[in-house]
Amino acid sequence: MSRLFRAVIMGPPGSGKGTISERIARGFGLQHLSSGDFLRENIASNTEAGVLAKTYIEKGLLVPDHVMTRLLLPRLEEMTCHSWLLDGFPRTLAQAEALNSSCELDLVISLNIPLETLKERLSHRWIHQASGRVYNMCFNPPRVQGVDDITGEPLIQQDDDKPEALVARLRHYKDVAKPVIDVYKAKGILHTFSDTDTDRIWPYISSLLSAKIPTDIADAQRASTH
Ligand SMILES: Nc1ncnc2c1ncn2[C@@H]1O[C@H](COP(=O)(O)OP(=O)(O)OP(=O)(O)O)[C@@H](O)[C@H]1O
Ligand SMILES: Nc1nc2c(ncn2[C@@H]2O[C@H](COP(=O)(O)O)[C@@H](O)[C@H]2O)c(=O)[nH]1
Repeated sequence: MSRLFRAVIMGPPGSGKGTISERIARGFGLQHLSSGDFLRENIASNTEAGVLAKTYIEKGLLVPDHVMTRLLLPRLEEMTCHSWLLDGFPRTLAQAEALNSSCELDLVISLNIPLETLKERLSHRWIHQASGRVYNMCFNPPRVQGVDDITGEPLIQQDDDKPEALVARLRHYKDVAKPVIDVYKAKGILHTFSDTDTDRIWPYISSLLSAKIPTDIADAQRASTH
């Protein structure tokens, strides 16, 4: 069995994490594991962790580290046959230390996007809450305004995507993400990308992954996803 490739993508709200994660999953066959999607699944299934997580998410707070690690690490340890890209975890140093004690990462992508760009993007972000599918009226609009392409259900805008909430979210992101970024920089696996346009960043990320993901792993992943 070929070795697995394990990567993480980090970035502030609206940085394009979800957008780029989907392109990486499609282009390189990595399993896209979104902590937000995983939490939404647990909330929808009314699990004990989901009920607890919901009380934090509704207040715009991060879910406690021990809840996140207890939820995610067993899921990652089960993935012995598929390379993956983790999106939205780790967000704190405690989460990074728990992840690092559980598995070795090959690469961390960090998106460093200007505040004004984040504000602009989030002001046009619409979400299908049940699936986590993300749209943007300027960048990737739904086929029919206001409804999800797959289910036809209404789209919503998150309260904490509003400009007045973003500055606080961004400050908190920078505070908790900096020690995580420092850990991966020290490990020599951090790659940072800065631009105002995801389509301009994507070719560089794609080239990096083409260089970093061994051909046998990429071929095996693509074969297993088709
Ligand atoms: N690793 C994590 N640790 C703690 N809380 C988390 C984590 N991942 C997600 N959450 C909680 O779940 C919520 C939804 O996560 P999700 O990534 O979908 O949204 P988000 O962080 O607002 O995304 P974006 O960065 O695109 O705005 C977060 O706002 C946060 O409250
Ligand atoms: N106008 C642009 N919007 C973009 C770009 N890349 C992503 N997006 C949209 O912004 C939000 C945040 O992205 P996410 O992947 O972090 O959720 C979302 O609505 C995307 O559709 C871009 O280059 N220009």
